[in-house]
Amino acid sequence: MLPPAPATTRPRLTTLVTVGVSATVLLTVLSLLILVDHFAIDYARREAEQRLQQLSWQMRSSLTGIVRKATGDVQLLSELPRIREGKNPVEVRRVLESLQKTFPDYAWIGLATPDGKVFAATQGVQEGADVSARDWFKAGQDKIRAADYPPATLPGRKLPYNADPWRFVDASGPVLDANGQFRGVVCVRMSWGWARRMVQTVFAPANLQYAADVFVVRSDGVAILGPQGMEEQKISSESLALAASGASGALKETWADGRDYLTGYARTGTPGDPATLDWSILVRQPEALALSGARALERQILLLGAILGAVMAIGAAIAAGRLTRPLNALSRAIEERLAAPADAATLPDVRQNDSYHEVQVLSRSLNEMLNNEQNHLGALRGLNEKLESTVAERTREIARKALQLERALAQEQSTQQLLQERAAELRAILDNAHDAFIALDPGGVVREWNLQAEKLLGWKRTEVIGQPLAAMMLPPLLRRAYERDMRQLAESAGGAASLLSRRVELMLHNRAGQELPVEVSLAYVPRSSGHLFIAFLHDISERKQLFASMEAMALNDTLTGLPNRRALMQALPEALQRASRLRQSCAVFFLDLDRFKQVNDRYGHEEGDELLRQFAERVRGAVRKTDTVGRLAGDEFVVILEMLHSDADAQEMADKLLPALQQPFVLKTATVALSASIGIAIHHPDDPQDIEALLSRADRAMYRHKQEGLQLRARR
Ligand SMILES: Nc1nc2c(ncn2[C@@H]2O[C@H](COP(=O)(O)OP(=O)(O)OP(=O)(O)O)[C@@H](O)[C@H]2O)c(=O)[nH]1
Repeated sequence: MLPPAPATTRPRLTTLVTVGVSATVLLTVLSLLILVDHFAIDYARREAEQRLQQLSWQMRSSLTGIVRKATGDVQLLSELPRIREGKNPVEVRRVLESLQKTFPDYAWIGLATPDGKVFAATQGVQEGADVSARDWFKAGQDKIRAADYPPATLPGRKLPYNADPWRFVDASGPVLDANGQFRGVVCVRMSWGWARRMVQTVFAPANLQYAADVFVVRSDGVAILGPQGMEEQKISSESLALAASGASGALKETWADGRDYLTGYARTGTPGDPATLDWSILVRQPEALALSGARALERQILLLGAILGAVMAIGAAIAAGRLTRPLNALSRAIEERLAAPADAATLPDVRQNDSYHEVQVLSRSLNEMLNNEQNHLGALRGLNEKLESTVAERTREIARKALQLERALAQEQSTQQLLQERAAELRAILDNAHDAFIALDPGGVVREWNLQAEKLLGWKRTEVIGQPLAAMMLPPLLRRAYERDMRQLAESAGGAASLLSRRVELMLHNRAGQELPVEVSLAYVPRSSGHLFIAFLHDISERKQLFASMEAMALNDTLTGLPNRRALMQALPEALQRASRLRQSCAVFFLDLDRFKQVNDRYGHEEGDELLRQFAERVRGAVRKTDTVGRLAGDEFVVILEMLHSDADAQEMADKLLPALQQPFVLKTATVALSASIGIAIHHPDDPQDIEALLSRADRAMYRHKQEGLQLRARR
C-alpha cells in the first residue's frame, strides 16, 4: 500500500500548466513591449535629432545664401561701368535704387568716394556724409566683406524704423575705375527683417508642428535671432560650443530653463572668407514634445500587449484544463485507490479508457503496477509477520544470552578482582619472603623475580623478566646440566619428579660474578597459559662456611694444625688405594716423643704445647709436601710416606728425620732436647688394605725402638 500523497500541499498540474503558459506568454509580451518601446523611443529621438539637424542646416543655407547674395550684389555693382565711371550722383543713385528694388530688405545702398564721402545713395540718404570712420568703408577698401552690427552702433535715426531691433548686415567692397584706380567703396545694407521673415516662412510649419525654436547666435554668444525674450541674451550650451567650433549635428541637452531639449546645430559662413558671416544656428525642440509620438505609440503597445497577454493566458488556461483533465481524473482515481483500506475486497480501478492515448496507456500501466504492488504487499505482509515473529524470538534469545553474559561478566569481574587481590597478596608474600623466589617458563625464561631475588642475586626484577636464567647466573659447568634438566621438565613434568619438590644445593653466580651457594626448592605449576617452574632460593653461604669450619675443626689438630686422628683415618685408606693403583709401596711412621711428660712436668703444660708445635713443624718440614703428617694424640704423630721406590727408602727417611728431631727446642723458659722413637710399617701394593693392622704394626715397631732406646740409655 502506497502512502497517501499530500495532495493539499502541492499545486495541481492544471494550475502549474496554466500558470506556466500564462507566465511565459506574459513574459514574452512584456519582453517584446520593452524591446519595441526601447527601439521606438530611440528611433523617435534619432528622427527628431535628424529633423532638427536638417532644420539647422536649412537655416544655415538660407542665411549664407542671403549674405552671399548681398556680397554678390556688391561685386555686381563694383563691376558696373556706370558705377565705376559714373560722374553724376543722380545716375549712380538710379542704378543703386534699381538694385534696391530687386530685394526689399536692402535698406540702404551707397557709394563712397575714396576720401570717405557718400557720393550717391538710395533715396539720397546720407549723401555727402563722411563715412570714412565706418567699418564697412575701412574694410571695403581692399576686398568684399560682410559684417553685422549690434543695434547700438547703428545710425538708426537716419534709417527707416523697422519692427525688429536696429540690426543690419553690411556688405561692402572696393570700386575701381577703368584704369584700375580706386574709385571708392560701395555698400549694401540689409535690414534684419529678411532673417526674421525667413524664420517665419521656413520654420513656421516646424514651429507649429514641433514647437521648434531657432536661434542665430553671434560669435560672442549673443542670440541675434531667437524666440521672444531670448534675443540679445547671452546663451551658453553644449550645442553652441560645438557649433562655434564648426561642427554640425544634434544632441540632447538641458537648457538654462531646466528643461531637456533636442538641439540641432550648425555654423554659417566659410572659415577665412570675409564675404561670409560666422553665426551659430541652433534649432531646439523640447524632448518631451519630440518623443510624444513615440510615447503615444508606447501606450498603445502596452495596452495591446496587455490585452494580447490576457487573451493568451486565458487560452492557455483553457488548453491546460483540457489537456490535464484526463490526468486529473487519473490522479483522483489513484488517490481513491490509495485511500481505500488495504484489506478491501475490491480496490477501485484507475484505468481511464475514454481519455487520449497517452493517458490510457499510463493509467493501464499504473493499474497493473498497483495490482502487482497489492499482490507484492500481501506477500510482503506475510513475510513481514513471519520475520517479526522470528525477530521477536531472536530478540528474546538475545536478551536471555545477554543476561547470561551479564552474569558471566559480573562473575568474571569478581573473579578478576579476586585474582587481582590474590595476585597482590601473592606479590606481598613473595616480596616479604625470606627466600628469593623465581618463576621460569618451560623455556627457562624468567617470569617472576621477587625482592629477595633482587637482593640475593643483584639483578633487578625489570632486568631479568623475560630473560633466560641460565645465561645469567649458572656457572658454565652447570649450564649444560641445567638445560638438560629443563628439557626433561618441559617434556614431562611428572617424569622429572626427581628434581621437583626437593631441596637441591647449587652454586650460582650473582650479578657481580661472585659464587653464591644456594639451596633451591623446585616446584611445578601446571597452567593452561604455559607451565611454570617455581624455585625458592635460600642463601646457604653462612651455613657452608660454618660447615667448612666445623669440618676443618673435626679433621685438624687444633694445637699443631696437622691432620688429627680422624683425618689420618680418612687419609690412610686413600693412600693405600693410591699405592695399589700406582703399584708403589707406602710407609707409615709412628712417632712418639721420649719422656715428654717430664717437659710438662718441669716447664709447664704451655711449654709442652710449644714443644709439640715445634716438633710438628720439624716433622712437616722434613718430609715431602705430598707426604701426610698427622698427630694421633698427645706426643704421638703419624707420617704417611707415599710412592716409595723400596722399603729402604722408609728407613733412610727415618734415619734422616731422627737427628733433626733431636735438635734442641727453644722454648720460652728453657731449651729442651728430646729424642723421639719412630716405628715403621711398610705397605706393599698387594698387601691387604688393613689400616688398623698397619698402624698397629707401626705402633709396635715404635714401641720396640723406644724400649731399645731406654735399655741403651739405661746401660749408659
Ligand atoms: N703439654 C702437653 N702435654 C700432653 C698433651 N697431650 C698429652 N700430654 C702429656 O704427654 C705425656 C705423654 O705420656 P707419655 O708418653 O707416657 O710420657 P713420656 O714421658 O713421653 O713417656 P715415654 O713415651 O714412655 O717416654 C702425658 O704426661 C700427657 O699428659 C698435650 O697436648 N700437651
